[in-house]
Amino acid sequence: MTGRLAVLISGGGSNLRALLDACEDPEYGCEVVLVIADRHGCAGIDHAAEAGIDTAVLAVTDFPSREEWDQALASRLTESSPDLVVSAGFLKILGSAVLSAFPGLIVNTHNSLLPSFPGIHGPRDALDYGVKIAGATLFVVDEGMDTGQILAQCAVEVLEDDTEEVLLERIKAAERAQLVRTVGSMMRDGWRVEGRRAFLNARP
Ligand SMILES: Nc1nc2c(c(=O)[nH]1)N[C@@H](CN(C=O)c1ccc(C(=O)N[C@@H](CCC(=O)O)C(=O)O)cc1)CN2
Ligand SMILES: NCC(=O)N[C@@H]1O[C@H](COP(=O)([O-])[O-])[C@@H](O)[C@H]1O
Repeated sequence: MTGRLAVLISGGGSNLRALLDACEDPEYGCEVVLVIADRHGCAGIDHAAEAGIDTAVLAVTDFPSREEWDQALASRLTESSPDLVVSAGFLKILGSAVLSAFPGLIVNTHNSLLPSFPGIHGPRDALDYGVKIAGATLFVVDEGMDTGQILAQCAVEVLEDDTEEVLLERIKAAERAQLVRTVGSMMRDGWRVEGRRAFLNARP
């Protein structure tokens, strides 16, 4: 079975591109069936469309309410029947309509070692705090913000002369590799969650 991935983005989509590149290999066992952005003008949408992948832009401001946006996002995702929804640089908190449509089937990659430095400025916050080890986390999305069960983490050294931009790119390189490795494992070999803990190479 080829794992059907729906990917949510808000920007350039380097994580999306890494998944698309991995999907070129039939042994990887996945295909990206839908890419959705929360704002117009995302380069990642253009890249996906050029690759012939179904795309959509659902901006909150295009809807009468946040709840109606959330419902429209849930409906659009459901139309594509994904096996997994991958939030990769998606800068909107998903609401109950999306979460209930895909319980335990939404993952998010975040550029910090959660639970440290949640939110949208992970590398900056890590640098400002003065940590010596930063990194990235792939976790199961829940109703909280960056609070779901952790599927994978990778460590990245913080160097003394690092700027936010340099550290961000070093983290993102490790983050992309982790995302490709872990999503592929989940689709090929399964995973399970028990309370706060998540396990790869396992089935419920
Ligand atoms: N229900 C959840 N939805 C999402 C989660 C999550 O853990 N639970 N993770 C995010 C990704 N994320 C960090 O990894 C994150 C994204 C966005 C925000 C945020 O504050 N968003 C604001 C708007 C920000 C903007 O548009 O510039 C908002 O949603 O109003 C925090 C963390 C993906 N979704
Ligand atoms: N918490 C949300 C957040 O900060 N997400 C971060 O946005 C970047 C998206 O990069 P990309 O658009 O090149 O894939 C990634 O580094 C991801 O961790």
